[in-house]
Amino acid sequence: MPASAHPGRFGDGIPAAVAAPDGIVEVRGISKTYGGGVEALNNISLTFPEGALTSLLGPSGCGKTTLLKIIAGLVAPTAGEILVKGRRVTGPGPERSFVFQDFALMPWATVLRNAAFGLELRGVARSEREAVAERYIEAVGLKGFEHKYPHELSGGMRQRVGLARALAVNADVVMMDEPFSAVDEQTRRRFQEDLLRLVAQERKTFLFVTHSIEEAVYVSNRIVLLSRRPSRVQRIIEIDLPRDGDPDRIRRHPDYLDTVEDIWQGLRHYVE
Ligand SMILES: Nc1ncnc2c1ncn2[C@@H]1O[C@H](COP(=O)(O)OP(=O)(O)OP(=O)(O)O)[C@@H](O)[C@H]1O
Repeated sequence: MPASAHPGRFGDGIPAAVAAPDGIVEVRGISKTYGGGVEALNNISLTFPEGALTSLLGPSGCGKTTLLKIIAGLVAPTAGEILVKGRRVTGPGPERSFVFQDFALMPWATVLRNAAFGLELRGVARSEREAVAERYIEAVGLKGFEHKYPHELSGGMRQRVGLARALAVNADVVMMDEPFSAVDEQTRRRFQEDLLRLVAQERKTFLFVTHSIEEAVYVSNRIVLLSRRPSRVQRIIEIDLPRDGDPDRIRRHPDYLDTVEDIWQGLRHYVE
């Protein structure tokens, strides 16, 4: 059993409600049935702790993106409510930002303008918003590319612009929907390392959706495992790996390897 893994079995009656006293995002009894009768989520209750990175992991199509979009206020639930810092979510809000799978950049705008766009929408003066955007462009490793356009960048670089934009608005909660799915394995590993650094530096709450067990274990403080659709919370795993020092050490750490294997054993029956 990996260090700090909560005991639990897949497909059994683990309670869906998980309380954490320091939760910044509370998901209360969320269900979602799409028009046409697709039941994506069934009575999900969860608390996301402040300042941590929590990943949502589960079988393909189980509703991970749906849950993230409901928390973002982009999709309305059929039942239940979301509280962020104690306030009920009724739509998108300044305390939450979202990094989309497809980057969602404006092709006609430079990296600088794209990264500053969230602040532009909020009416922040140009010099101020560009100063903030420049800081985050540097933080995501794109210094020197401020005046390039999205089509001049690789997919990985475009993704970094999306991340810089999400960080620049200084939201408390940053949501990322499979942000690294479109890049090659080497770039992906590099991003994962950068993300760990950003999580440590920024002290924001990150909600992360991924398909990859390895990625979830590598970047997360906590993993929420969802069942097959209609999704319920099957298990919460706290990850406590030594995240300072050589990033490759994490991938060789016995707890990392045990946790990856443990999660795989639980999920494998969904794909067999
Ligand atoms: N707008 C929609 N209308 C109808 N059904 C939808 C809509 N969006 C998603 N669904 C369905 O809801 C279910 C959950 O979708 P969702 O994208 O949330 O899952 P996911 O776990 O993020 O998937 P994946 O792992 O493949 O990215 C799927 O069956 C999907 O086809």
